[in-house]
Amino acid sequence: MKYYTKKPAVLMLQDGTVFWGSSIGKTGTNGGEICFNTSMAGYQEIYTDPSYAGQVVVNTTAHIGNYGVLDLEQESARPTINGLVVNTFSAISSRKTAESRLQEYLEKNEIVGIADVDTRQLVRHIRSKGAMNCIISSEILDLDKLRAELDKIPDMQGLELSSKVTTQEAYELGPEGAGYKIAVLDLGIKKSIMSNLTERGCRLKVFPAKTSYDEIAQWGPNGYFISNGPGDPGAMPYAVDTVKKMLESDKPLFGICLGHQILGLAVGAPTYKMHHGHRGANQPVKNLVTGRSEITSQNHGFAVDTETIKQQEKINITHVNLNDGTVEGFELKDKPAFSVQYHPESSPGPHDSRYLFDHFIDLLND
Ligand SMILES: NC(=O)CC[C@H](N)C(=O)O
Repeated sequence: MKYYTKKPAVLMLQDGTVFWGSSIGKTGTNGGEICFNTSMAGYQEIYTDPSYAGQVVVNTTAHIGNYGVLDLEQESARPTINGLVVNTFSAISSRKTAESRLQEYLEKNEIVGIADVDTRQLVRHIRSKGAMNCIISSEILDLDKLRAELDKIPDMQGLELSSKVTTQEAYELGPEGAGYKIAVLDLGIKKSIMSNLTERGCRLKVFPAKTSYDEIAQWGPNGYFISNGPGDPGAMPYAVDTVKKMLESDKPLFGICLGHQILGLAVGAPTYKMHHGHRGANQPVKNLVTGRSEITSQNHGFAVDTETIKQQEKINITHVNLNDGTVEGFELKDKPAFSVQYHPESSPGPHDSRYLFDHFIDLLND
């Protein structure tokens, strides 16, 4: 059995902090914005969520790789993270049904990673200092040279990344001749969102991020879906423009995460970069309409500005985060449009938030 060889690797943060560890995945150098995810399980879903493009993921769960990988558990065709930081990395997989070990998977998909890092210390550092860039290397161990590479990494603020992960060509999926035709603006969509829509009788046409509104509308959809995705929503005027036109059609519209932020911008509420994001599977959210709370899965580093959105006369804030009071969802009063900042397609509660897909179907039926 081929175990991963414990070659040295280094992680350097923008503020100069350095962690030494062992190389995992591909031997090489790569960087991006460092962020941490506190989920106890679901590492493959995290690595393949296109919203993490441009970011280096730290898993706070101390043992990663132990259940291997399965194609079925991918949220997109391949991992899209810029790098991986873990504490204890399992060289073997202990799940009978796993198709391969995590090491082989990371190597095949050219993901550079580092293990044997004190992730608790690292996370406390990011939590107090805030989001910043980092670089991982298992080939440049000279810190001055590594610093020079780190300085070349662009800042997440102002970065447009959806056009790098969106589909190249439009495609259709879901039951043919289905009751509802939903046009999906793919800003970096997760597969599980699409299955939640197709399971509810939607035929989807998934369009590349920069498709014009006219081309999308020509398909004759009954409603619109704006997906999750990577990067800074403030750097995506093209998507904001498309969503504004979609709203004018008065057809039902649902946005998730980046889609929620784009809808916010379309109705005049700016987004801002958070000190450090919400990423994990136990974020408590309160539904202000029903008074019920949900355990939600989240992955975002930007948010819609609370004060500005509160001032919008045509907006109802429907959901808030119970940890920090940030806006987690809103609806338009005069149009069948709504969005959430979190991920109702994920299963942390396990299905606390699935009703949002049913709500979208209800709007289509109205
Ligand atoms: N999951 C997402 O859609 C993330 C949205 C955006 N890129 C953010 O970090 O806030």
